[in-house]
Amino acid sequence: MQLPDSLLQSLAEEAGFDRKSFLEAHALPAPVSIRLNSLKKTEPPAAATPVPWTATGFYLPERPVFTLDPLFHAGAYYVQEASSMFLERLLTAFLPDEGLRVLDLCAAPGGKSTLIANVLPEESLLVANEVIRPRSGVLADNLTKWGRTDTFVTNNDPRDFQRLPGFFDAVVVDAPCSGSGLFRKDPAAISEWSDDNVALCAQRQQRILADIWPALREDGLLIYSTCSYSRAENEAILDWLSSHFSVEPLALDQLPTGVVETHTARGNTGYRFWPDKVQGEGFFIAAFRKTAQEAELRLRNLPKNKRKEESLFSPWIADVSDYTWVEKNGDYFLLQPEHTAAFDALSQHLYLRKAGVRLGKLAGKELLPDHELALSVAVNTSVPTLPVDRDAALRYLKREEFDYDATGRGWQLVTFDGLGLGWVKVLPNRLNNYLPKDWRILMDIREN
Ligand SMILES: C[S@@+](CC[C@H](N)C(=O)[O-])C[C@H]1O[C@@H](n2cnc3c(N)ncnc32)[C@H](O)[C@@H]1O
Repeated sequence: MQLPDSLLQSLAEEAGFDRKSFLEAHALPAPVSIRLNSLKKTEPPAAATPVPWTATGFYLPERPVFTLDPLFHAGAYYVQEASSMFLERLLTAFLPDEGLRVLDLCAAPGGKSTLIANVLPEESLLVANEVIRPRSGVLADNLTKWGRTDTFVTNNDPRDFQRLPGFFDAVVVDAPCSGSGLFRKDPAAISEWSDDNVALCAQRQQRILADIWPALREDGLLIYSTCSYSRAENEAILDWLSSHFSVEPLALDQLPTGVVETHTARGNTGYRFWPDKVQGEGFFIAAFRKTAQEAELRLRNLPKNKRKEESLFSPWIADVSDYTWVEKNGDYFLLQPEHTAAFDALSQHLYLRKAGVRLGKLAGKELLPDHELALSVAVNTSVPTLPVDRDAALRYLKREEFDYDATGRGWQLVTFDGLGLGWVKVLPNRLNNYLPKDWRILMDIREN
């Protein structure tokens, strides 16, 4: 792997950089790691070993074909590069206690969002945003698999969030960058790397931070990260931020072996991940507290939900009395009651792509359940299920015929290892597969 000479030269003075071992690490394959969805699965696969800086991350001894694992489709885990899981340490160290509104600003495909959702305190709301439209669809699908009721997805430019002054208690900016930290995973990116692109990325990173600044409340937590090694996109951005805005840098008391703390000219602190020092890819992360005053958006008082659909929804939703719902264009969305004012504000000011869990439509007195409900942790455990083995699960996910042993008729939740994959409707001598067409597996499931 021939790394850009200009990049290597620029790193010579960086804390923790060792040219020889850095180059040797680039001759090795990138480790494979997953993070478990704590609401769906708590047991790691056999032979997995823990990622040192997170409770739910594990290295796998080799890379399986994830598409052929029904648990991957059920949202039991997310395949995520290990270094970036360090975000969990900063969140658990610096997030306040409860009822937070947290924004993941540059969120697709959703690795950080699924992590943030796992560690948010009770009654919190995660807004995962992605500016590029098709990527926001992938983000929404990954969060649908994650199955939570406390996550929304928006598709907006960072400056649109200025309509929500002081709205968020924490903002994570996992910024678009020159990507040198991921060369091992994506060697094709090496030829696209240039000094000019690093400079362009740095300008864009500053613009994104300046645009999102008013949406963070006073005393709010700002986390900035990149998968670049370049100082211009890392320490220099921290110093640019602290010279333009009122922030207090935050530092951790203790670090896992191999993680390198870096200090900037203006007294800021960041954490660097080098692939020869940790089992993970290149990554940079830092945290700040906003010390400037900020105006705060006033949320509207909303009329109370009359809950007239409650008896129709209760067979489908576990503990229905804990939730509320809103109806938009015939679709019902399950929300936590404490999030309805935020839902109102976000749908008024932004393009809201996903909110809580889409339950489905009502046809008379019958709910036509949506795929989101099948993957949700809120689905009622007394919903009729159709448990399947791996082979049948893959055929279901490919929308092929499969052997089944159904009792009863009507809507049933196809489950693998106790986790929902999607709906079928069982008829007297066949069943209808309700897996949405664009969710189906495309690869050949037989050759593997
Ligand atoms: C490093 S990736 C995010 C990865 C994601 N946080 C994860 O962990 O899965 C950066 C994201 O920023 C988005 N992006 C690109 N230009 C942007 C801009 N001008 N403002 C905000 N986001 C942008 C990209 O589309 C990309 O999805």
